[in-house]
Amino acid sequence: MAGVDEFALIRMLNQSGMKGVPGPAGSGVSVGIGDDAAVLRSAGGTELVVSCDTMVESVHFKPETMTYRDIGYKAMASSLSDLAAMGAKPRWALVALASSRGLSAARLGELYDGLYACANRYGATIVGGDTTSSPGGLTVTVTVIGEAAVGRALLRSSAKPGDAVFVTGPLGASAAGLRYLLAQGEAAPLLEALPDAIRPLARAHRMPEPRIVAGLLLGEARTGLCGALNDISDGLASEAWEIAEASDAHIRLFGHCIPQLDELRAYAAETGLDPLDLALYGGEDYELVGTVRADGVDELSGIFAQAGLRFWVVGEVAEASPYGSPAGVTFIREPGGEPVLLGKKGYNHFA
Ligand SMILES: Nc1ncnc2c1ncn2[C@@H]1O[C@H](COP(=O)(O)OP(=O)(O)OP(=O)(O)O)[C@@H](O)[C@H]1O
Ligand SMILES: Cc1ncc(C[n+]2csc(CCOP(=O)(O)O)c2C)c(N)n1
Ligand SMILES: [Mg+2]
Ligand SMILES: [Mg+2]
Ligand SMILES: [Mg+2]
Repeated sequence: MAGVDEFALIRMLNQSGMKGVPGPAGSGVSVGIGDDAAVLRSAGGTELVVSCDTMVESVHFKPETMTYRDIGYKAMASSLSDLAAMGAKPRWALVALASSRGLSAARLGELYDGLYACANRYGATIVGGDTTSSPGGLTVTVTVIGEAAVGRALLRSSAKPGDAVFVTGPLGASAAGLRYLLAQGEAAPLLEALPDAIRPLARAHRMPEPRIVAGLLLGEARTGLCGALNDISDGLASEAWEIAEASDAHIRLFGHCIPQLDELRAYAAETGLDPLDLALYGGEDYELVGTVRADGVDELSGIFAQAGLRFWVVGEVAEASPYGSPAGVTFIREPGGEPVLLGKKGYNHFA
């Protein structure tokens, strides 16, 4: 690292300094960054909800697709998205960084700007991490810790026959943004410099927003209103299969109900891509997919509307599978169309 050693770097990157002191009131931090570990206070009546996700250079990002600020923002957002998918409230985060020696402190500063922007936006305090050198590219792992009322975390395994299946936002835009940016083959320009028709696609890829408020509303709604919940990192097909298998249920998805941005439809038409393919198999949308009791759809719409949010019903949990085995996902492209067994595919690191 040109001009800065490991310890100076940690000091530079961390807003709270290196004193291991308590965090601001309400942050629950008894000992923050600067000691051997953080010491945290959780609220009474809650359970801790913990998850981590990793972003690896060349796998999750390239210079053509993301700025360093984007990498930081998305690393935090994709980890927080798993808390949203549990209906949990974000509290704390830890950041593990493996950086090639050639990467400047300024670039890592940009990465941290993105990490802090996202963490601050969703109420997570960064309380520690780890910093190492890497012989290859950059790797960022964000561990997040949230809270949910005891017994109220939302699971993949709670879908029931008769439930409606919903998503919290348009799908496929991130995959389209990725394709556009890779095809340009230049260092990722700032979002503002991109054509209007492309900016929402690139933003969806580079700065996804974890659906924290939606997850909290679902977690706090009356018991049983929300069934299963998952977030969409690997594509709707893969996440719906995860719910179906965990719940031992059969899900039917309706292609024409899947929300998609106009900009995605236009980009797909221009490039010969199938926008539904991008929604089903592209991934990195970080919207939520879940199930709601069929007689609770209006109630949930009201709860969402009060928070300025909405959701889209994209399917149902069937009473019985047409394929014998109960767990699975079928897909109907158009109203009245033939149901087909949906491929259990999406982004898979080792396929
Ligand atoms: N190397 C590992 N060791 C132990 N548990 C793991 C490991 N990798 C994943 N898991 C666990 O497996 C489960 C599924 O993890 P997975 O990463 O597939 O889910 P996800 O984070 O929602 O998806 P994605 O990583 O695609 O965003 C989680 O409970 C996770 O903690
Ligand atoms: C340069 C580049 N090539 C391909 C992709 C696509 N991609 C990578 S990981 C992933 C799934 C989510 O990750 P994980 O399962 O690890 O949470 C997807 C869709 C990308 N983002 N950048
Ligand atoms: Mg994961
Ligand atoms: Mg997930
Ligand atoms: Mg994955």
